[in-house]
Amino acid sequence: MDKLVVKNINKVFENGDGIRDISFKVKKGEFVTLLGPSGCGKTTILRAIGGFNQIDSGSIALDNQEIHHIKPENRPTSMVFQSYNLWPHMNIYRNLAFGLKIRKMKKKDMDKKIKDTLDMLHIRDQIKKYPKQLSGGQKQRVAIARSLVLEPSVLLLDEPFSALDAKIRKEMRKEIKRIQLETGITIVFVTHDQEEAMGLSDRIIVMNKGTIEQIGTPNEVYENPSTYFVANFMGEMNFLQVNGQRIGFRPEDIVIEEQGMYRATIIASTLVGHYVSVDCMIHDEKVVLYVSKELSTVCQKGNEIGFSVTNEHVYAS
Ligand SMILES: Nc1ncnc2c1ncn2[C@@H]1O[C@H](COP(=O)(O)OP(=O)(O)OP(=O)(O)O)[C@@H](O)[C@H]1O
Repeated sequence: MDKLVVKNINKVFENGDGIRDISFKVKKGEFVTLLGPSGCGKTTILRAIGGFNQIDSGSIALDNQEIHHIKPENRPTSMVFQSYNLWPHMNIYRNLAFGLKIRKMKKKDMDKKIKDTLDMLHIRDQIKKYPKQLSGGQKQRVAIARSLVLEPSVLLLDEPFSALDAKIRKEMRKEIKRIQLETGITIVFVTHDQEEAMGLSDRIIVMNKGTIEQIGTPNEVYENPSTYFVANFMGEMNFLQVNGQRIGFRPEDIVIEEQGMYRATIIASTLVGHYVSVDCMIHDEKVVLYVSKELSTVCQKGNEIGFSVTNEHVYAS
């Protein structure tokens, strides 16, 4: 079942930046990520869904109801901002209670809901603290709890872990995935980190310069990048100019064989754990090949090797 349907939305700012003709659907319980470089329009889309950006044209529907005319506070969505946006003068309990009071929830029900949500995020012991007394990771947990407590129809997460250090960031990724599996909530997530997108998402929407380049599962986007931009953006990809076409292939999608399609001269070879990363030149173009450790003697600097490509992509050059 489609939970969220974004149809042909446009939002162009006065300076000409913005998003153009954006359409995608998100199923109930799905984790969908908007991925792309800085400035490609990810946040603009998320803010449009949350109601913080008025769209110029197109429509946004949740559960078959158009929502793009509704004020953000009345939409059944909740957004977690990059900067947390916690209320500094309220303790954690009151930060979470705020939205529930507006909904006139009874005190007893509200207490239970807040405690259960803080339990889920492992921060119930922080309930009386104020935001400034919390670490970055704890603040992020409170911000997520404050959204979850409202039981939104869709949870919107804008680069929620960008301010956290690498270790906490990894922890929070696991947490958000666990929470999603536990609650079955539908999530639209924004990141420019392809590893984060690959690890968390059911589907990824790859964006570039205000438009969508490709929508697919992490595997589809990685194995079959449909445009040169996606091929270049997602993971490591070699490109060669062959007969006026641009051929792309991943360093791992090769076999070393004497009679292979390509001949290359090795310029460097580095053991990386269980495989060897081999830098080669094919005429004046550099490519990187990953080969198994057993072949390291063949793949020495200065040697000439033959190889074939097992998964090749062709793009217009
Ligand atoms: N209120 C605004 N007024 C003018 N231009 C804006 C406004 N908001 C965003 N933009 C521009 O629109 C483009 C898309 O911005 P957006 O914040 O959506 O990108 P993003 O992909 O989320 O980037 P980042 O990863 O850096 O947050 C950018 O060029 C940005 O400068």
